[in-house]
Amino acid sequence: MTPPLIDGKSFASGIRSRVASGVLALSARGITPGLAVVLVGEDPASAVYVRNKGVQTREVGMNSYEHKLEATTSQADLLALIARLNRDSDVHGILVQLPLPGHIDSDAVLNAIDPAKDVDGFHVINAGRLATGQKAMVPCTPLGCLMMLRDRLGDLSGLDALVIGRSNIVGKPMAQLLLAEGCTVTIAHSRSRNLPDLARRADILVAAVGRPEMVQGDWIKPGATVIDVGINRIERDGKPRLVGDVDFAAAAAVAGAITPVPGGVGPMTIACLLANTLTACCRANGLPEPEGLTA
Ligand SMILES: NC(=O)C1=CN([C@@H]2O[C@H](COP(=O)(O)OP(=O)(O)OC[C@H]3O[C@@H](n4cnc5c(N)ncnc54)[C@H](OP(=O)(O)O)[C@@H]3O)[C@@H](O)[C@H]2O)C=CC1
Ligand SMILES: Nc1nc(=O)c2c([nH]1)NC[C@@H]1CN(c3ccc(C(=O)N[C@@H](CCC(=O)O)C(=O)O)cc3)C=[N+]21
Repeated sequence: MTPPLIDGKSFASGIRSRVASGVLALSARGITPGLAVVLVGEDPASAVYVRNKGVQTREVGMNSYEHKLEATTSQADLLALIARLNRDSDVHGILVQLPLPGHIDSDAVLNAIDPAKDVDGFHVINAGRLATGQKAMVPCTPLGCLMMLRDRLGDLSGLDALVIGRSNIVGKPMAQLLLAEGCTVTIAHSRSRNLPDLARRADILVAAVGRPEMVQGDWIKPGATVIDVGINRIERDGKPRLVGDVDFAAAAAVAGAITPVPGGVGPMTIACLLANTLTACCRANGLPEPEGLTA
């Protein structure tokens, strides 16, 4: 039996139509949400993501401001651009595409963004708010994962969750969100022992590692919900392919539900970025927040 696939692509398109309705409602007040995306350097994957974000931003009726800077841009110049975007009342969300070139201190840059415009949720203030249960801007990838989990499982309280990966952009905020939902959360990483055994106990397994198909089918608890965040470009049979951190075919035979790569978490990430931008714009204007688009 093939288990139910979690279709992130169609879920994301549903989120985008709700965002588009919210944008339309704001237009009656003469307000258009604006998202500024800053790309430093010419990493080809980053350039593709930034282009996709721009297209989808305009599709939901928002303004997209794209800033492409040379790889050699100084940290001072980048900080000056962020200061300008912070002051610009047409800009409600600011995203600085990661990774940044090595000569730039990423934390210093992320923490220079006005927390109210920090639609990535990477500012230390937003990370702290999330960790302490205060209203925060929530990182887009974990937010998208949470929306799919809630949709599939309803109440998550009491479930055993394993998050593999402890990055600030995926693993840690994902664990915080699951904890807030009442899950019993385990966070695994490169130093963890007995990963397969930890995985076999998990009702919810989120893999955010960056290792192609590391999670094997026999690691999955029967009926578990598997969220595959990994985006790995590999070559198979001489052809370039995109695979996740989970051996999809093997896991799908055991899991209750599973996200594919591509077409799972990735599209949800961009949809949640747009949702966060709408939320930031509503907050900036003292208007009620869109329902069902926040954590
Ligand atoms: N779909 C989407 O929208 C997004 C996808 N991604 C993808 O998700 C993946 C993770 O991204 P990100 O969090 O930024 O990556 P990082 O490289 O920042 O973090 C990877 C994490 O995996 C852990 N890890 C590495 N090797 C192992 C191992 N053998 N066993 C267990 N844990 C291990 C690391 O442990 P340690 O801390 O000990 O080093 C680290 O915590 C990547 O494939 C990335 O491309 C990322 C963002 C968005
Ligand atoms: N400040 C910042 N915020 C981010 O959110 C951020 C970032 N930097 N740097 C890079 C990672 C990665 N990321 C993805 C977004 C969408 C897809 C996506 O749409 N993926 C498609 C496939 C796209 C393809 O074919 O390459 C899918 O999975 O179906 C993937 C990965 C956001 N990130």
